[in-house]
Amino acid sequence: MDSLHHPEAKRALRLKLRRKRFELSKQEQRQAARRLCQQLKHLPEIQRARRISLYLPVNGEIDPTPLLSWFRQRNVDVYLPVLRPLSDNSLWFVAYHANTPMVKNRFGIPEPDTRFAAQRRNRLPAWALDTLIVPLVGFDAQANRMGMGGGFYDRSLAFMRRPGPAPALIGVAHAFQQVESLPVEPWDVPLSAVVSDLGVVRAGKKKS
Ligand SMILES: Nc1nc2c(c(=O)[nH]1)N(C=O)[C@@H](CNc1ccc(C(=O)N[C@@H](CCC(=O)O)C(=O)O)cc1)CN2
Ligand SMILES: Nc1ncnc2c1ncn2[C@@H]1O[C@H](COP(=O)(O)OP(=O)(O)OP(=O)(O)O)[C@@H](O)[C@H]1O
Repeated sequence: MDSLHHPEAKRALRLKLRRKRFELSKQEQRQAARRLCQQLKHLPEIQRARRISLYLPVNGEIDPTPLLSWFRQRNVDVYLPVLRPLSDNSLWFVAYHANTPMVKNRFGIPEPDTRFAAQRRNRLPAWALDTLIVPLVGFDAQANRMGMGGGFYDRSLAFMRRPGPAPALIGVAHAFQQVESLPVEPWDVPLSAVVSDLGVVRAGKKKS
């Protein structure tokens, strides 16, 4: 949809989708999270991952954290995105376990604190992850994505444009965050798939 290339239209759509997910009840959120995680557990990119990142949901984002206990049982190492200090909108991926000291970042999202995150042994470069679970604001049937608009994931994943290790990127969202079509921006790094509470959309596939 060409009109969505206009920043104003994109902003309006982002606000609309964010408001809609913010209005879900606790019960709707719980059900969506359960259904999402059921789908994720069957995905090859999740099943084979030994090092994976997810996010702690805020403001109605669909909740991937019911997977944490499943990952722990399987000895999967779990990482969280952390706003990289003194950088323009890029992320670190920092180990998340029972003893990780947490603080809220400037967006109110809990993340490992700076001292912990600053230690090299506690974090991984994004290319060393097997799979990233990426929060979305919107997506379409081709698995194109719209995020919060900060470009955090796109900047942190820019290495994927070059040859070398390439983690699987799994976007997640509520099913109602699917829209007819989204513009692909030059800096957009393509997802492998988007998983919602109601199903899986694969990149490079038309909806049948
Ligand atoms: N749960 C979660 N964690 C995440 C992300 C996410 O989308 N969800 N991110 C994915 O990138 C990164 C953080 N990116 C963010 C980008 C913009 C805003 C945001 O709320 N922007 C407000 C302005 C707030 C302000 O300036 O104080 C806005 O647009 O209204 C939040 C997070 C890393 N961690
Ligand atoms: N690799 C990059 N290098 C420099 N700037 C970038 C890069 N990727 C994205 N940006 C910038 O980030 C801004 C946000 O991009 P966009 O609106 O596509 O965010 P988004 O994909 O929705 O957000 P997010 O990646 O945080 O989920 C754009 O202005 C874009 O110019």
